[in-house]
Amino acid sequence: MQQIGTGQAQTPAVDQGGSAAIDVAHLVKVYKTTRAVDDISFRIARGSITGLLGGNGAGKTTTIAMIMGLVLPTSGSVEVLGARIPEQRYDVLGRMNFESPYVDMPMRLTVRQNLTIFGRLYAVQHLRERIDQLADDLDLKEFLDRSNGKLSAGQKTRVALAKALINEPDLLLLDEPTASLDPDTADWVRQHLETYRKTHNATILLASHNMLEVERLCDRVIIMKRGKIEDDDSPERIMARYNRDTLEEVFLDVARGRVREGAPEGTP
Ligand SMILES: Nc1ncnc2c1ncn2[C@@H]1O[C@H](COP(=O)(O)OP(=O)(O)OP(=O)(O)O)[C@@H](O)[C@H]1O
Repeated sequence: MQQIGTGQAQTPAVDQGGSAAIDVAHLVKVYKTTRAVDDISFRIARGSITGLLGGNGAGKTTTIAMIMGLVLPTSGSVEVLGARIPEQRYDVLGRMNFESPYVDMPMRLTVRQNLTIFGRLYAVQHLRERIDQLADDLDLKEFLDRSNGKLSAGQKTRVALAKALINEPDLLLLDEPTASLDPDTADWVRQHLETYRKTHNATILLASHNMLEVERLCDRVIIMKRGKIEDDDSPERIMARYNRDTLEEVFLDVARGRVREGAPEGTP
């Protein structure tokens, strides 16, 4: 019988060395008595898509917030696109962006007004054209002049994605990018992200509870549990290691602390 899960991550599957898009070392965040993030380390290669998985309260959002410089680590270090975070974050903020369906944009402003404000914050050149292009790409045209408060949850998610892409970021951090989307629109958004990654050689880190999404989209999966990294590898290798056909089954194994027999010999 073999203990599944590898404890702290070994050499990341996809990072081929060189300058990483994200380099996190011994990162810790303690909120009063909660160790939300407990000594995690990983490097994410440029141009890759990585999924951050874990149950509720595993530490995904806190990790992303520290990568963005919005939450200060208790200890450890974060580097993004070669800049130390938070000290040098202003050197790279213009090359990053973030999306979360749980962070609302001003409700009374129209979609176009919201995108204009964010575009100006990022000093986007030819902003009107950029907004038109995003409206085309993400199918926002019919509600571009409607206030954000009058959109459906799925429409808001698409607008949030347009906001995240407004500055054509090199690094995109996404928290549940397809939450509230119907399966067809969710699939279409995933294709859009994949195309964006290819055309811009962008790096994407996404927290998701949608295992199929992570399986389809990600080159690499980092599984967190109680603030620690439980596993870190390509989806295929993780599924093989747990002797499972889907990431959903792996997720349940990790969440329930199951031990399985038959994992391939020599796997960590
Ligand atoms: N501002 C805060 N103050 C105190 N505790 C916090 C704070 N933010 C998060 N936590 C705690 O830190 C832990 C990790 O939370 P976090 O939001 O990072 O998890 P998560 O993996 O993103 O969860 P979910 O999937 O539910 O969004 C949880 O126990 C949470 O209650």
